[in-house]
Amino acid sequence: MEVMLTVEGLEKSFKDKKALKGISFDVRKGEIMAILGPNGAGKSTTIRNIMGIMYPDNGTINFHHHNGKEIPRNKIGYLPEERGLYKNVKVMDILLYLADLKNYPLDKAKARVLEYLKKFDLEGKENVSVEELSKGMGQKVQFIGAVLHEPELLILDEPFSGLDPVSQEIFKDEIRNLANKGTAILLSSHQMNLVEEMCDRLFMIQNGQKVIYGTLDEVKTKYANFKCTVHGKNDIRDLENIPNVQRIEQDGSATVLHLDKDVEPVSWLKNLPDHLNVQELKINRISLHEIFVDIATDKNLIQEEGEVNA
Ligand SMILES: Nc1ncnc2c1ncn2[C@@H]1O[C@H](COP(=O)(O)OP(=O)(O)OP(=O)(O)O)[C@@H](O)[C@H]1O
Repeated sequence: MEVMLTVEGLEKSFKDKKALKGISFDVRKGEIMAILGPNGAGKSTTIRNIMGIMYPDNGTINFHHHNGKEIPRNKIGYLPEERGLYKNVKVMDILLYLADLKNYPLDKAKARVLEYLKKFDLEGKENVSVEELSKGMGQKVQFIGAVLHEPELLILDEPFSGLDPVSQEIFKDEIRNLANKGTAILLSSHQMNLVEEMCDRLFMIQNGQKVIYGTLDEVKTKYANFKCTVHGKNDIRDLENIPNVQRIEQDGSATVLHLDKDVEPVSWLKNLPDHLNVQELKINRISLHEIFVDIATDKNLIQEEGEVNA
């Protein structure tokens, strides 16, 4: 896949706080790439550097064979984390204004606004003033503003926050649709289930540094060990000596045994004690959400495994 955006060795400090400590990744045509990390990890700082809202202390950003200030930002669409549109302006007017800023033809923009309003359940709202819209409606309008000019790279910072489940589905469909048409998408989100559903690759940062970078499949194979959940009244001491168990969590009558990497679940099951009280038993791989929590809370994954490198 053709590389659209390359970020190389990005460093950024705020006074004596080093927010980015050498961030490198790329985003390719037609893919959805997630940028993940706990609060304060450096996601928005990375995005703001790409957008030229601030400039890095060190490192390069390359888009369309252009660097830094030369980057043609009219080929980029951006939904910032901070939402906000001019309040006293009609929906159509603000969207045409945004399209004009990107040098996009206004007749084409007008037709696309009407198309998008229909797609986003906002048909007939083109002459409504922005201040009359609900928060979610405003977010949809801002999303339209980010994609109206047919950008080749679309950067979405927390696009799903504050949306109801129906609106989330609409956004998901449209983001997938844009990727299928070739748009390179960089998406920051804390909703791991959506990331897991949608993204091709992911880049996870913590304290301004890369901790994971790879395809969803690579990350899952490397980090998503099996876990065995047993429902039934059991004494944790009976389970402590079972081989290949990394750690045990107990919550009421549910016991979760986190297994070592590369454990073959069928043969491992034979190690369970005969007297185990089993009302229900499930074996599955841990989710991206659990991988994220393990990393963010400094559990054992990263220290043991190092990194996945794409
Ligand atoms: N303008 C600024 N001045 C000083 N420090 C800043 C500034 N912007 C960000 N930081 C610091 O840089 C670090 C990274 O912040 P950033 O906003 O990039 O994190 P984030 O991963 O986007 O977090 P969140 O998920 O909470 O939005 C944090 O420690 C933050 O306090």
